[in-house]
Amino acid sequence: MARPQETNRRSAPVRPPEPLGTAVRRAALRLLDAVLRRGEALEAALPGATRALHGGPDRGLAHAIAAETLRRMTDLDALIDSATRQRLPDDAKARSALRVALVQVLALGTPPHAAIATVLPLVDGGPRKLVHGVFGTLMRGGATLPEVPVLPVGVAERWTNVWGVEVAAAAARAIAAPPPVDLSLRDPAATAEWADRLGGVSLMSGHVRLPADHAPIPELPGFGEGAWWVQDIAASIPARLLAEVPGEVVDLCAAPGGKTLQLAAQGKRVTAVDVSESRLARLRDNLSRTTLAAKVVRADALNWAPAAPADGVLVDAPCSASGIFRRHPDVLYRAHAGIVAELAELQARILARAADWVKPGGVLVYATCSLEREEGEAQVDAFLAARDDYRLDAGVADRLPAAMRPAIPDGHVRTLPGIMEGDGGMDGFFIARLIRNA
Ligand SMILES: C[S@@+](CC[C@H](N)C(=O)[O-])C[C@H]1O[C@@H](n2cnc3c(N)ncnc32)[C@H](O)[C@@H]1O
Repeated sequence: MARPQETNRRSAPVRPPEPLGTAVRRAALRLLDAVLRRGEALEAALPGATRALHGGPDRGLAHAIAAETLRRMTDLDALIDSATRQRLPDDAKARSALRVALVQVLALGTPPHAAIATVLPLVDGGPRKLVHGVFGTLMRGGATLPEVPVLPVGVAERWTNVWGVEVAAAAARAIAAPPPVDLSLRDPAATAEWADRLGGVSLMSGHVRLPADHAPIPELPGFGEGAWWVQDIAASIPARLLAEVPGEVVDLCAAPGGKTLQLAAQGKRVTAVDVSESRLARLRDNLSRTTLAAKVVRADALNWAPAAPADGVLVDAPCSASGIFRRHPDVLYRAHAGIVAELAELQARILARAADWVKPGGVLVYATCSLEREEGEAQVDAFLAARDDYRLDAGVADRLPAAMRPAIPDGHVRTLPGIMEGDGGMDGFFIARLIRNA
């Protein structure tokens, strides 16, 4: 029988082991591929793309590299193009590998030798020499990224046309770094106390903005006892607009439940409806951690209806999510016109059904975390044109702090990049409070 060493000698040459950390970069490339080629959400692609990694820190690093690449992609590509004689196709493996190597050095503080050593094995059997050469040229030339990232061309054009140059410029400033973390409190009366305990600041009753150097969320005081939950300040506005509505409220498209928790904390009898079982599982976890109660229903809004009309209905409709680009930079590459049109049609159908579930004199709040008019202003204009039993509540400004006035142009709330920028800004939302005639 041949000895093991002899068998090895005759088989294919043994590859040297990959440098430590290569698997993380491979996962980052897979994440980028999922977003840019398949149009998947970064978070949704995470479990599959990082399956081969062991442990949360590696997964976190792969996610951070991919997210930072998406924040900085226009600038990274400009650098790559400045160092190649022939422009690399957008989907070339060499371009993806260079993006990942460069972003680590220029934005995440990885030493150049580590960044390139862990990326080169990913182009083995391919343009290894080219990647090494372009990277070396850029490093020797002292490449840097601009302080304010450049938005992807299509996004910059769209937002400039719709909202103006100032807003597009504020959006570019907003993607330079991940945004602050906001909390909503179960007990708004204790706002000052929680701001103090968490070392944060409060911009509204019931809100605390954490300091940049906060500890991991589960380790913060109040997490275990469910005294608060993570929710951007703009995302907390829709439920605030139902504060004075008594009794029964339907929270439609409810999961993972930030708004359900607010409504339950206000003392309402809440029915939380969502079509996604996995997202509802997170909603149930959130209810149990905060010891708040709601009736949870898994159903499609297009064929479910409550047994009786409610005092209030909140529709937090599925949307392109382009307003949350600061936290989810993948939407910059996914929220294109076709998706927006498709979702606008779904929103109109959901809104039309939900409108019939509101008691006369009751309130319907419609919200989307989108910066596209088709999913906001145009949606509500079309709704009001079709429904003479509804009117827009022109008194919305009186229900929110004075600092929010610039975000209430025509009776509805429109949070845009640039609003409260000095305090850390907020996500982009459209919110309308609609009253059904008595
Ligand atoms: C913007 S998210 C909701 C966020 C949630 N309101 C919160 O505050 O945590 C939109 C939700 O709509 C749900 N959804 C999409 N289509 C739906 C449908 N036809 N019926 C019910 N829910 C739907 C999605 O599963 C998703 O959870």
